[in-house]
Amino acid sequence: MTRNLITPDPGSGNGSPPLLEIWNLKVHFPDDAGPVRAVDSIDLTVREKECFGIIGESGSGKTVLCLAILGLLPGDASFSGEITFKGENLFSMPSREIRKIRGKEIGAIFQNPATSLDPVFTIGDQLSEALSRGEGFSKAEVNTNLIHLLNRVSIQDPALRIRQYPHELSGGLRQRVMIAMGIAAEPSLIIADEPSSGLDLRIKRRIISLLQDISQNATMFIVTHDLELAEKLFETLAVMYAGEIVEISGCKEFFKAPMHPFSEGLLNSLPSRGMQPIPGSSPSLTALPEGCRFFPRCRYAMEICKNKHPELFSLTGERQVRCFKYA
Ligand SMILES: Nc1ncnc2c1ncn2[C@@H]1O[C@H](COP(=O)(O)OP(=O)(O)OP(=O)(O)O)[C@@H](O)[C@H]1O
Ligand code: NI
Repeated sequence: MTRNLITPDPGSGNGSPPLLEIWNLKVHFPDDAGPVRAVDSIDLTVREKECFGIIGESGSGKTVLCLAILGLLPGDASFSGEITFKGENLFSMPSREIRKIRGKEIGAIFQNPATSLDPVFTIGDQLSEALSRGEGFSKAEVNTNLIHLLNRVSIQDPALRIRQYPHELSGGLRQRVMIAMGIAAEPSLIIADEPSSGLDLRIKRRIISLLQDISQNATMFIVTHDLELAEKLFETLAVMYAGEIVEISGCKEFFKAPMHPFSEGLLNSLPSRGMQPIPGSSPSLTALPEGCRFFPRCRYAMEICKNKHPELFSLTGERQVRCFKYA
């Protein structure tokens, strides 16, 4: 698809140039029942210094989207479209180049520290590696940077911590080490997938304030189930449902008045807003309905929704909603 056919700039409109742009991204996995359409025709723009966030139900394609940006899709995934970072198409770069960009220019904070930290190396070794990536730092410089980095993520007693192995740390500390890994090389873009999952409330709040602090100087792309984190941190918010974006909005406007029926359902399922779960479940990604993917669960469903797939309709204030209510 040519670029000028795509609705431009679903970003926050903060006036900064785009850092990351995604054009008609599709990621499919093979399956006996047919291709699993994990990410389906996604377009989005993340601007410099913006905090862009994605929310959505489990299995809606959020992690696959992050992996695509990081060039870490599994070998059996087939993908098409374009992902440009600083104007360069990541999909047409040799894998050597992508590896260079990842870690140095694009940092990652993953969902599960248990699988992302290497159990056989100390925290100090792993962070030093992340710090010195591609740079010719001396050992003394790396050590100074290491202490500075641990201070930044509020890890007390750094001299002790750097000698420890991941299993010796509490969940909250490990999560802060993960964040330290992601920001070590001072990347201009940080991708974080569920940075606050599995933590108790007190630790979670500390992680949120740490991420707020980091977002002052970096562009963030964050995936979460945690609507408290979303509300506190995001500037622009996109909602995913069954592989596609169903709403893009400024974060404040979104929490004031969600527009897509699925978004409304998500917010109504919060304890503070009545705790009403959305009935039913999302469709199988191998057998997606012809019309609106949310149609079977939607309290506003109309005749047209059954057979016609809604596009993302642009509304005022750069808001976009994939629903015929707003056509
Ligand atoms: N390697 C794979 N092979 C086949 N299918 C996959 C693979 N990875 C992901 N999928 C499928 O792609 C879809 C999207 O998965 P993804 O992990 O992106 O969801 P998610 O939105 O991150 O969910 P969660 O909120 O639970 O983390 C799911 O149906 C999943 O089963
Ligand atoms: Ni996920």
